[in-house]
Amino acid sequence: MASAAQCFSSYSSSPATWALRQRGGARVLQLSSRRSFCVSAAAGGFDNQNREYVIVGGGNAAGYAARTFVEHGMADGRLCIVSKEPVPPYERPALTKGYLFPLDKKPARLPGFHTCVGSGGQRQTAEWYKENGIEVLYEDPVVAFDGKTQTLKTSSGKILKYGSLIISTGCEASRLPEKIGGKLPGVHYIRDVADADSLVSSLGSAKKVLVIGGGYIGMEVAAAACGWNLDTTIVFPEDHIMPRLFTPSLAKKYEDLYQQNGVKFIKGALIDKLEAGSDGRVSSAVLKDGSVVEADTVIVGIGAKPVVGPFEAVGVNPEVGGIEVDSLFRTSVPGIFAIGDVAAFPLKMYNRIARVEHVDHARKSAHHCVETLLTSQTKAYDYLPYFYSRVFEYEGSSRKVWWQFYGDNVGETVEVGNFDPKVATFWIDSDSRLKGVFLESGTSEEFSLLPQLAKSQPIVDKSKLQAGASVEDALEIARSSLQSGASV
Ligand SMILES: Cc1cc2nc3c(=O)[nH]c(=O)nc-3n(C[C@H](O)[C@H](O)[C@H](O)COP(=O)(O)OP(=O)(O)OC[C@H]3O[C@@H](n4cnc5c(N)ncnc54)[C@H](O)[C@@H]3O)c2cc1C
Ligand SMILES: NC(=O)c1ccc[n+]([C@@H]2O[C@H](COP(=O)([O-])OP(=O)(O)OC[C@H]3O[C@@H](n4cnc5c(N)ncnc54)[C@H](O)[C@@H]3O)[C@@H](O)[C@H]2O)c1
Ligand SMILES: O=C1O[C@H]([C@@H](O)CO)C(O)=C1O
Repeated sequence: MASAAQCFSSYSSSPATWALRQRGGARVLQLSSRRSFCVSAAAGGFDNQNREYVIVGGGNAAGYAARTFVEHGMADGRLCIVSKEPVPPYERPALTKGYLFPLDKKPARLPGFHTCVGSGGQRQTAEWYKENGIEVLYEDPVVAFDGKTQTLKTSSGKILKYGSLIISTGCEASRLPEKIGGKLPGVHYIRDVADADSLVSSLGSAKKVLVIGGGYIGMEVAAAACGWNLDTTIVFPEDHIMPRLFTPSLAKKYEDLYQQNGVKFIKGALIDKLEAGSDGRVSSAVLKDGSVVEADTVIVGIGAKPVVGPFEAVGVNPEVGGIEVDSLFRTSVPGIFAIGDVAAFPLKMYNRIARVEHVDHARKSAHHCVETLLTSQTKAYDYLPYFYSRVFEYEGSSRKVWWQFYGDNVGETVEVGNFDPKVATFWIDSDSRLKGVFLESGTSEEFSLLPQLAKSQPIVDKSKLQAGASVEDALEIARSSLQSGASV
């Protein structure tokens, strides 16, 4: 009888066979893996080492990938997820939204927001993984990888041999150096539930909160701190919040709202050091200009870095970081894929390599990759960038805000609306093509127009858009330019 080990040695065939499989496309891969599964099943199931499909990372993308494996009937006894976290995949966006609601305002908690509820799908609890025959190794991160022998080593010392491997290790929060106080008690970073729990426990007794960074985390956490009625200051090096996406004029509208909620802004400033009080906990931040901001709770949101270790040998993109993949999420190593935040992929519609650190891409890349792996699909991933946020959502807030952006924020901008409550920004290139569109407080019908616009890139008349007195008018003008047919 063939042993499971033999099964995998026949699977890890010569580079020439692999190349043939790659050329022949995904179906060949699928057949090979099915064969290897049958042999190992005949040998009495997987032994302690061999796994047919292994996903490393148990985050957002992994949860959606697992769902696609199940949809194809290819999970049961074949799929293993190796996770650093103690819980099954969840919708990470909740951590700086519902999770940070004040304790008396029904904050979100697990198991409420396991994937795939964020996109209206099933809530995949630990039982769901068990029922579907998916092995999940919790709190046991992969620490070493050997592509030649197709093995992974976990921190507890497990050796896992894989048939196909999906890397979905996501990002980690960038940190302030320890020598300037980046690790002091009371200094928080937010990437996972443990981080959010630690922040919630600090907020419970906080008086003065300092948020460092004016990006997504900064905006969402500063708004959350308002919900706890805390004295909140936000500091960042740029001239306005959300510099990666917002125009100065758009940013001003949001900054005004934060100020009305009592948030103080310190712009154009960098942190020199964080200092501890006599109890060892952070007590203040010293800025580069020498000024001092008192704070007992500091939240650092200064960006994120793709987690490529221990997979560097698979191929890291030098420009955008992350594991480089093709339009089917295949890395340069046959049988190894990368998805989600960590994947540097061809952003087809803009003809560039990109990493996208947002949940919509995590979900869609996971689905596309697994479809490629399990079916004969060879359709290139053609992603339309989509970002969103929601803040001041807690019950009792004087004004909830929610926005969506689709496309590319390049070219000139036209802004319409006064934030009462709507505002829209259109990005238009030198050929008058609409490249990107932002909308605050839209209806679901209005929001559903945005991807159509950003995808088709219709030619629009800037002066007409501007003349449209209301957001509704401007959207209607953009919609009619879609129908006029001058789109890409
Ligand atoms: C607080 C927060 C709020 C966000 N809000 C939004 C939002 O509102 N909208 C939006 O579009 N996007 C949002 N994002 C971004 C979105 O959550 C990410 O794009 C998405 O989670 C990416 O999915 P992923 O699976 O690639 O990575 P992750 O979800 O980060 O999952 C990666 C997983 O891999 C694990 N891991 C890492 N290394 C190893 C290893 N060696 N072995 C095993 N496991 C490992 C990690 O612990 C983690 O569990 C938010 C992100 C954060 C942090
Ligand atoms: N709604 C969403 O899509 C959402 C929400 C939360 C988090 N996220 C994701 O989580 C990750 C982390 O978010 P983030 O807000 O930390 O990153 P970000 O890139 O959005 O913002 C980083 C901000 O940090 C500031 N900054 C950079 N270096 C600094 C320094 N040395 N000192 C002080 N400030 C500095 C800048 O103001 C910059 O805007 C990203 O991948 C992001 O996409 C997304
Ligand atoms: O995509 C998301 O998922 C979570 C939540 O909806 C899950 O319940 C959240 O806050 C998002 O923005």
